Amino acid sequence: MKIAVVGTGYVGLVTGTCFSETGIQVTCVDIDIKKVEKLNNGIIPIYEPGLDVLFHRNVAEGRLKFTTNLAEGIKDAQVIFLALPTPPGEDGSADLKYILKVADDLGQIMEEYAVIVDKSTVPVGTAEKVSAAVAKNAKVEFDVVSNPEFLREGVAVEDFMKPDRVVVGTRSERAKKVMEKLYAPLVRQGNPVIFMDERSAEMTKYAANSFLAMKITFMNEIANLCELAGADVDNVRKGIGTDSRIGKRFLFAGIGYGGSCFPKDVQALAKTSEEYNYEFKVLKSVMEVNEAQKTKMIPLVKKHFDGDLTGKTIAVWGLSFKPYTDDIREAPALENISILLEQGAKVIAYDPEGMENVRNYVLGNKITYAHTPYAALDEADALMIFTEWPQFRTPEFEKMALLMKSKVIFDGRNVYELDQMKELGFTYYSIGRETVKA
Ligand SMILES: NC(=O)C1=CN([C@@H]2O[C@H](COP(=O)(O)OP(=O)(O)OC[C@H]3O[C@@H](n4cnc5c(N)ncnc54)[C@H](O)[C@@H]3O)[C@@H](O)[C@H]2O)C=CC1
Ligand SMILES: O=C(O)[C@H]1O[C@H](OP(=O)(O)OP(=O)(O)OC[C@H]2O[C@@H](n3ccc(=O)[nH]c3=O)[C@H](O)[C@@H]2O)[C@H](O)[C@@H](O)[C@@H]1O
Repeated sequence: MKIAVVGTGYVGLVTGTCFSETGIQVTCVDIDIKKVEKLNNGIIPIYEPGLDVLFHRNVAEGRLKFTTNLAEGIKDAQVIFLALPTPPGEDGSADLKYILKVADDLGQIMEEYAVIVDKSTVPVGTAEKVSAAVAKNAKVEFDVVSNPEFLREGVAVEDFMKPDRVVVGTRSERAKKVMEKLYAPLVRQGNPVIFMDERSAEMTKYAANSFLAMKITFMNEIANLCELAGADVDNVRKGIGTDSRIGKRFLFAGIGYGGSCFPKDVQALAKTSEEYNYEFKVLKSVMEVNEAQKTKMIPLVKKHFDGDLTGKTIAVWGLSFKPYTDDIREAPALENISILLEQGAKVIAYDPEGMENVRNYVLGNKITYAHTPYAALDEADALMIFTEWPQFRTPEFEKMALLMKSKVIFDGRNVYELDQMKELGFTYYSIGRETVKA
């Protein structure tokens, strides 16, 4: 079997690499010449644990190829994945221009039947739009299938190779058979391929992301209430997470969700609701609460320093939107750092993978980048933690205390135990828990 993956960003690269690992011949297509050049030279443009081994093996064995030429890429492909960006348009709805442009091109160049798969996150009705765009010039038969992707960055390879489920939206028996064959090696663990119509599959993706964003947001609100009522959100999490109807995962309170998907997808689903004249009240609250949550530590920082951050040195641990990724899209750290800078503070940051992206694309030399977590603490008036990278979990606290000007931590991810902080004599602010004063 041969497949093509159009769009070699995060999802495209993982999709292409993982399918090549199952023995399929894969060609990935991207318009970004520099990216394709890098990939052809064995350089992976993203940080994703475990991807490099699969990538190099399949490239070396000739199953994984990269090109900028769409016609060359889709030649003989039975399945053409569209893993293209769907960023928010000006009104918050998903912008389909990349998808529809490629659909248009495919209509003109396809030479034989293929299944075109929407892998990107796209609103209800997109499969029909893609179908119409391809059909305008198509000389051959084709099917358009919705196959949303549920992988998480940082554990993308595992999520892709061992999916909880695969959702495929199609009403074509021919396309169904092709998709069944393609996914057979990945669902051997007994997890299902769930077939449904295209619109339901498209809605499933937004419902999943919005539900998870809502679950996190609910816990963030519980955390805010815990702070006022003198309860501890970590205890509450354990207390409710053990109920199997609720589940243990995605209950961690913090400084809000970020990343390339939750923020844009919640917004896009709200927009879809608007288009159908339906007021999706929960979604509106989720967006509003998350926006406020992201910067909720700033007033605490200001209050701690008597309202004046001028000349204060703030160390920052964690820039990426979550651990195990260099992705900084919608990372809560960035908004917080901008405010700290506006208020006259000096910021020294450390992140194991995200610093290059922040330096190159967002903050340049407005902040200082440290080579180690400890180097960021030198003469710091306080430390702020935005990402729970494992190396921040058990640092040498004595060394931290010696380096810092004052032993103050603002922890947006509840990385440390309160008792530990009390014992060590740190002033410790966290989310939904008691503040520890030294
Ligand atoms: N990043 C993630 O973890 C997940 C993303 N998704 C969805 O998957 C889609 C893609 O997301 P990412 O991979 O993060 O995007 P990305 O922005 O990392 O990559 C998109 C790629 O498409 C390329 N491209 C744009 N126009 C093209 C064209 N005409 N021909 C060929 N290539 C073209 C770009 O150069 C870029 O390399 C989005 O809809 C996203 O919501 C879904 C699940 C997980
Ligand atoms: O559509 C997508 O792109 C993907 O979006 C999310 O994956 P991802 O954004 O990679 O990361 P998550 O692990 O879901 O975390 C998202 C954000 O929520 C935050 N989060 C997560 C879990 C939690 O308990 N608390 C919490 O604040 C994280 O810090 C992060 O900022 C979904 O989990 C994937 O299933 C989906 O495929």
